[in-house]
Amino acid sequence: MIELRHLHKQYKTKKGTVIGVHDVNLTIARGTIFGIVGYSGAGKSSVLRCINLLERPTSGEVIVDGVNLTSLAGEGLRLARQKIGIIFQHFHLISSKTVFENVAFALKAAGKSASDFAPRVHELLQLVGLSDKADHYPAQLSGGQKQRVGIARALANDPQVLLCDEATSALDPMTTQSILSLLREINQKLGITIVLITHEMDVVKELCHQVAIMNNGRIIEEGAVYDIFADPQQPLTKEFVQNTLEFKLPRKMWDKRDPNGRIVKVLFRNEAAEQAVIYEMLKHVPVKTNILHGKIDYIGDKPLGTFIMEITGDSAQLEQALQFLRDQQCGVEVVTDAG
Ligand SMILES: Nc1ncnc2c1ncn2[C@@H]1O[C@H](COP(=O)(O)OP(=O)(O)OP(=O)(O)O)[C@@H](O)[C@H]1O
Repeated sequence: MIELRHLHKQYKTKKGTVIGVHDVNLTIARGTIFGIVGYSGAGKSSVLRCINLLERPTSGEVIVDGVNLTSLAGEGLRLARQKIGIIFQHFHLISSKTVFENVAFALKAAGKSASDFAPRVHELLQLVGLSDKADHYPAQLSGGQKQRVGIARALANDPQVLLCDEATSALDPMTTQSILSLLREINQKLGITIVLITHEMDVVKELCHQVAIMNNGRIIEEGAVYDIFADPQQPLTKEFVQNTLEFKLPRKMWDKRDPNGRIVKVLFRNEAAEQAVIYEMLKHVPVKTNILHGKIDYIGDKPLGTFIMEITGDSAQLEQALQFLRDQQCGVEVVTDAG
């Protein structure tokens, strides 16, 4: 388990003091894949780097599996850090060393004897799917392959925690998917807790169990990924979620709307996403519906349906229809512009 208690990080610059992290409190359960999301400058990297004390917090505590890292220094801190692997957006491989040597480097740095290297390195390369690239140099690898080397290196010393600093931001969508799959496999197979920072809600949707949204050095909202997508509370969280789920109604469709109708965006959450809610509504309320757009996202393995439909009827019937949907725990938003 990772606990951040009243974490505060400030930087001294020529222009004065900059606050990177402000009183962040987080508990990350063992084995979780935890995402931290925010725009540039929100403080994500600062939090991540405080977890392994790459940055020492100005105040507050970082506790990993019961060990208060902030109270450690020297050899004690070095040993504790070995249990926290990290991968980076731009991989940070040593260009003059082969894939094998890059991974072996982490073992050497941890004081392992050279005779232990080879089997362990080959085991790691097999895990990340690079057994045939041991003698290649980083320049001979694709971005995805470089990140796989980064992952093998980060796992070399059997960490309990893997930190991912925008690990897929430099990769194309297909390669991103394959790296996310590998991270999921590592989490499931090895039980490693993964903390990742990203500005892409798609990555969170695809991989994470829990998520925290950061703004101006603070966590403004956190929770299970499904709940955050299904019912975001803060305006910034809504913005992040909408960027992923949003469908913009084409102007032409908006212009053709029925004057006696309402265009409504309905979010079908949990059980509602699997039931015939619209059919039931039409049985209860004499309105007409015309579906303009619909899709179901799977978050984890739970469905979240987003539908845009035109509901037509008199104003009492419309109210009744919307209330029926709300009673089914659907999110209901009357669309007032094509956007
Ligand atoms: N070494 C540093 N020196 C001075 N200020 C810093 C330093 N590192 C971060 N900051 C400042 O702290 C704040 C948070 O930065 P941080 O890099 O943690 O945010 P971020 O959300 O990770 O952004 P990005 O996605 O752009 O990396 C910003 O205002 C940034 O300018």
